Order: sequence, then structure tokens, then C-alpha cells
Amino acid sequence: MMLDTRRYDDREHLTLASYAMHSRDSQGRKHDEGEHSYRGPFARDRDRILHSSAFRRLSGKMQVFTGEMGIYHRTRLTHTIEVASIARTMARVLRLNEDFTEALALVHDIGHPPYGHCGEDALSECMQRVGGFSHNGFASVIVEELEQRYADFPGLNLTLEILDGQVIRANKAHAAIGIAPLLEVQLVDAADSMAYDAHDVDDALQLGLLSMHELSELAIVRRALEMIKQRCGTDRIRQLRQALVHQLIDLQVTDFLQESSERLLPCQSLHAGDVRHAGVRLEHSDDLRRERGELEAFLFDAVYRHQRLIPVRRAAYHRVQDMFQVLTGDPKRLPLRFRRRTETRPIESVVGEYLAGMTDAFCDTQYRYATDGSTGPLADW
Ligand SMILES: Nc1nc2c(ncn2[C@H]2C[C@H](O)[C@@H](COP(=O)(O)OP(=O)(O)OP(=O)(O)O)O2)c(=O)[nH]1
Repeated sequence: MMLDTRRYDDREHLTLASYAMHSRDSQGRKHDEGEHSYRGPFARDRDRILHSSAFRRLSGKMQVFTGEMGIYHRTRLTHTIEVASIARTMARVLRLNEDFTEALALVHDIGHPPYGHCGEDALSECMQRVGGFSHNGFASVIVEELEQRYADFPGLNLTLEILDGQVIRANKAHAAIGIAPLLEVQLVDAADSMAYDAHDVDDALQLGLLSMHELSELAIVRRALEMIKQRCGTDRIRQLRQALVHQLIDLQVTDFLQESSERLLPCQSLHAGDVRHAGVRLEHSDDLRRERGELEAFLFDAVYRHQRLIPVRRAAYHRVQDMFQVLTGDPKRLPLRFRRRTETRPIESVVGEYLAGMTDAFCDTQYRYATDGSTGPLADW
């Protein structure tokens, strides 16, 4: 049977809005590979990301809570999957490119170091001489250099649109020059924060770091609880925590879609590049933006800086800092692949990359080996 090679193009033509990122308009890849016979370029990107080892390692990286606190809460992997699912739903409703959206969502946290934001803070401090550390910047290094899957080129050779999306996340410089990111990039950013606002509430409640009473002081939570009561009746609310999380996601997504649909109304005949240059932003309504701001400020103090996380942050910080010192002081202890990278890059950058690629548990074991008096090289991940 002959394969219908451009079927994805026809489907996109029928289903996507003009301002979506169409596969036929992709600028392609750094290393030319020709087209796949039946997968579009962004579906191919998605598959490459999904099959990368950096993606698999997300399962061993904490989002906010460490594995020592149990196995209920999110890891970077489950967070990423939740983001992809929310973003894909929104892309479908707004007639944006789902494959492109999914690929962007799956790659968005691939550069996170071990130990969540504590790991990032520790690395940033250690790497000051080379400009600090950013997980978005490191994601570009992973997909362009460190993943080794092809004989002809390093990295995953993703489309320039995916790479650009990651660079935009790293720089956030577009805001200053009035050019907006592609709509799908904006959508993933929004899905990211909607997912973590809701799941951090869920995890914190489940771990007993917060009470429903404290949360109900917040306008967005009161709004969600009211919606649940209207739907279920006050005496029939079972599993309130789960219902709250679902409602928080639902109300944020609904508001975002309503507001975005209105903003896109005047753009019906524009193309992806036009809406970028017109500076079109997809956002929540003003009211919800305010309420989300209140929730995020609350989570920052009450959860991300909770007493139970202080020893976790401290231990992570010291582990990263000690290993950084051992390895910058004695580069022979780096695995061979990273020793080679020191020929062309500052030692601080290479040690930072090596540490950032680790999972939490791998970092724990390598830390023990780095500091127990051994002298051999540490393991590659
Ligand atoms: N922003 C921030 N988030 C934290 C902190 N500690 C824990 N978290 C949690 C809250 C969320 O679950 C998650 C947010 O971090 P992400 O790196 O995913 O998003 P962020 O907006 O910081 O960066 P990004 O949009 O990826 O450039 O980390 C912290 O100190 N700062």
C-alpha cells in the first residue's frame, strides 16, 4: 500500500485556524533530514522528546516535594504530562496546532536540575562566574547537544520553532520588543502555571501542609468551592480535595479560553507570524489574573517555604554546592563525556550541566561517592 505522505498537511488545513503554527510553515531543522512519510514535523519533535533519556529522567526529579515525603505528589514527569494534557485541550478548542503544543509542553521542563527549585537556586549561585543557571537555558543544551541519538548530529535536531519556544522561555526578552511568542508557546506557559497552581494545592493538602480552612481565605478557592457546592449540593461533597483541584483547573482553563477567544476574534485572517508581530497575548481575565496572583503568593510562603521543606532545601543546597566544588577542583572526577566538554567550555558550565542532568536519587549516590574519599570518576547519567 502506498502511504499518503502529506495527509497531516490536509488535516491541518481543514482543522487549524489561520493563526495556528502550520507544519508547512515550519522553518525546518538545523540539520536537514527530509520529511517523514506520514508524521508531520511537530509530531516527530514530540516523539523525539518523548523517547529522550532526559524526558525519562523527569520521573526522578522532584517538583516541589521530595520522594522522602511519600509517593502521592507530583514529580517533574507527572507535572509535564498534566501540562501537556491541559495544553492540548486548549489548543484543540482554539484551533491551534496540537502536535506543536504537545511537543512544547513535553520539553518545557526537561532542563530542570535535581531537587526542584532548591537545586536550581544552588546551581545558580555556584555558577555565578558563568552567568548563573537557568533550567530553560539548560533545556536548549540538552536537546541541542547532550542527547545522543543520531550518528550524524548531536542532540535531537528539533524544529527551529521548538528551539525558539525554549529560547523565548529562557529570555522572556520578547516582551520588551513588543513581539509576542507564537500562540502555542503562550498556551503552554499558561497551562504550566494553571497545572502547578492546582496540583501544588492538591499535594500540599494531601501532605497536611495546608488546611482547607486556610485555603478558603483565597478568592479563587472560594469561587471554586462555590461552584462545587452549586453542582453537588452542600451535603453531598465527597472527596472535597479532589473536587477542588478539578474545579481549579476547570475554572482557570474556561476563563483562559473565553478571554483568549475574544482576543483572537479580530485575528481570523492573520497568520502565525502576523499575530506575533501584532503582539497578541493570550491571557486570563483581569479578575482571574488577580485571584491567581493571590493564590501564587500564598503558595510561595505557605508551601514552597514551608518549615518541612527547609531541611530539604538546606540538604539539597549543600549537596549541590559540595559536588560543584569537588568537581571544579578536580575535573578528572567528571565522567569522560563531560571531561571532553571542558576542552571547549568553562569548567563551571560543564560541572553545572553534569549536575543539572541528574535525578534526585542519582545525585544522592554520586554525592556519597564524591565525598567519601574515593578518587575515581563519577558515573554518567
Ligand atoms: N517560582 C518558584 N516556584 C517554586 C519555588 N519552589 C517551588 N516551586 C514550584 C512551584 C511550581 O510547582 C513550580 C514552578 O516552577 P517552574 O520552573 O515549573 O515554573 P517557573 O514559572 O518558575 O519557570 P518557567 O515558566 O518554567 O520558566 O515550582 C520557588 O522558589 N519559586
